[in-house]
Amino acid sequence: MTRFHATARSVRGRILVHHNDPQQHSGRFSTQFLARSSDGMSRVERRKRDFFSAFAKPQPTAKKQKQDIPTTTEVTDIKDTPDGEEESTDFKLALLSSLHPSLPHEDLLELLLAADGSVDAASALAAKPRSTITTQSSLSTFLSPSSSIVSPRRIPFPLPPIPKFKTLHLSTPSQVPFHAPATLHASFLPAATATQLLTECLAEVPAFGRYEFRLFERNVSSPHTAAFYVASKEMAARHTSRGGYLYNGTTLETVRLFTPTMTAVTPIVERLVNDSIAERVASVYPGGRKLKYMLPEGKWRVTSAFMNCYDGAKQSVGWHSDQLTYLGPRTVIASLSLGVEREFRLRRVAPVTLDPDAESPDTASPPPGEESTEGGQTDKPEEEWRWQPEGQVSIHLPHNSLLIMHAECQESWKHSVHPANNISPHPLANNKRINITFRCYRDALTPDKIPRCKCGVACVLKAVQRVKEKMGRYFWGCQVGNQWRDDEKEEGGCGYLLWAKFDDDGDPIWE
Ligand SMILES: O=C(O)CCC(=O)C(=O)O
Ligand SMILES: [Fe+2]
Repeated sequence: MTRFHATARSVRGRILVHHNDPQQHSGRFSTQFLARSSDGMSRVERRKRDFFSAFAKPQPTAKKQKQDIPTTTEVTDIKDTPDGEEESTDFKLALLSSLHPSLPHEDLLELLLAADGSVDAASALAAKPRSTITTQSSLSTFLSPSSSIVSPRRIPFPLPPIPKFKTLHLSTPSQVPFHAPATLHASFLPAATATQLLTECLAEVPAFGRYEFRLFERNVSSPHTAAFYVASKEMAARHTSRGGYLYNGTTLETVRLFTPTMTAVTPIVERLVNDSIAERVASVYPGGRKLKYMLPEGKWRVTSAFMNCYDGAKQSVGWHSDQLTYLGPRTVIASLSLGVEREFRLRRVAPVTLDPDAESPDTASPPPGEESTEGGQTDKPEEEWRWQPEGQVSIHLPHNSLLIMHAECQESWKHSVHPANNISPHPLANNKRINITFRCYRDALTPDKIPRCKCGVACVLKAVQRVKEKMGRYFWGCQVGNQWRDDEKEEGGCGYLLWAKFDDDGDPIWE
C-alpha cells in the first residue's frame, strides 16, 4: 500500500454519549402548561412569578419590592445582554426543570435552544408525547418537521453552545445549521449519477494509502485510506513543477486526476456551494455581509479533492481541522458521501467572541469603506471571549448526501468520522463508505508561494484555536516535526512561526 503523508491528526478526544431513558418520558406530559387559569396567567407565568418572589431579597420599601418582581417582558429583555443571558438561561432552566422534573437538564437546555429561549415554547415541546425515543437523544424526537418553532427561526450567529458531554444526533438536514456551521443536502445527485460515481470511486480504492505522520514523538498511520485528486492538468502541473503539495512536511506521493464523473459533477457541486454561501451570507452572517477573509461571493471553484475510504465499521478519522495551507482562511469544503452511512461529528474548540468588533473567527467583514488590511492583528483581552467546554454534534451522512462545511468550520471547530458499532451494508459498496471532500485551492497560495521554515521546508498554515489573546490570527509554522520518520534521529523541526496576514478576501499579504 502506498504511503500517503497527510493532514489528519488523530488526537483522541473523550467521546461521551448521553443515553436517554426511554421509559422516563413516555406519554406522561400534557399540554396543560399553556392553559390560562382564572388569574389570567399561564402555568409558566405563575411559576415565573413564584420563582422570582422566592429569590427576591427583602427590600426596604413596598414600592421597591414591587419593582423587583419582573414581568414576563423584563425576563425576555434580559437575554439581550451577554451577562444577562447567562443569568436568564439559568433561571429559565430552573423554571423548566420545576415544570418538567423528570426531564434531564441537558434535554431541557436543548429544548430551550430549539425554542429560541422561549420558556413557553420549550415547555410545550417538552409536553409533547414522545413515542419513538431511541437510546440516543435527538432533537427530532421533540420536533416534528412541521413544527412552527423550527422553520421560521433565524439561524443564530454565533451558534449557541452545545451542552458539555452531550452528543446531539442530527439526521434531518434542516436541523444541521442550527447546531453546526454546516448545511446538509440529501439526495444531492441524480440517483444514477451517484451510482456511477460510486462505481468509479470503488475502482480507485486499490490506489489509496494511509495518512502517515508523526504525533507526540510517534509515527502514526490513519485508520482509513485516502488519495489526493486534482481537477485539472494545470493543477497537476503545479504539483510537479512548483514544489508540490505537502502534508505534514512531506510531498504527497499519490496525486490523481479527477475521474470522468467527478469532473461531470463538479459544476453541480460549485452551483450548490455558491448558492448555499450566498444564502448564508444573506440570512446568517451579521449585517448580511460575508465573514472577513471569505472569498468574494460566487467565486468558489473546485480545484482539488481528497477521496477517503472507510472500509468497515471500525475505520475512522480522528478529530482534526483541515490544514489551510492552500485553501486559505475561512474556506468552505463540500463533502460528498457515497455508500455506507456513517456518523460525522463536529465539536467547537475555539472561543466565541462577545465583542462585535473583534477580528474573530465568527466576525463579519467591516462595512464597505471601513476595511482593514491588518488581517487578524487584533489582540483581544481574554474577557471578551466566551469559552466553555462543549459537547458535539453527530450528523448522520447517508449515501448521496453533500455536507457543506461553511467558513467558520476549520477555524473554530474540529471534525471526525466516528468508529461505528455496526453498519448497514450498501448494495454496491458493501461495507465501504466513500467520501470526496471537494476543495477550492487559492491561486495566491500555490506551492511555490508558501513560506519556508529554517529547515527549508514549505510551512503549514493554521489558525490559532486555543490561545485567547491571539484568537482570530493565523500563522505559518514549521511542519517538519510532523514528518513520518523511519530513523531514530532526534525530533525534527525548527519551531519557525510567522504571523500570516490576509486582505479582506483572504488572499495573503506578503511582507
Ligand atoms: O470522511 C469524511 O466525511 C471527512 C473527511 C475529512 O475530514 C477530510 O478529508 O479531511
Ligand atoms: Fe477533514
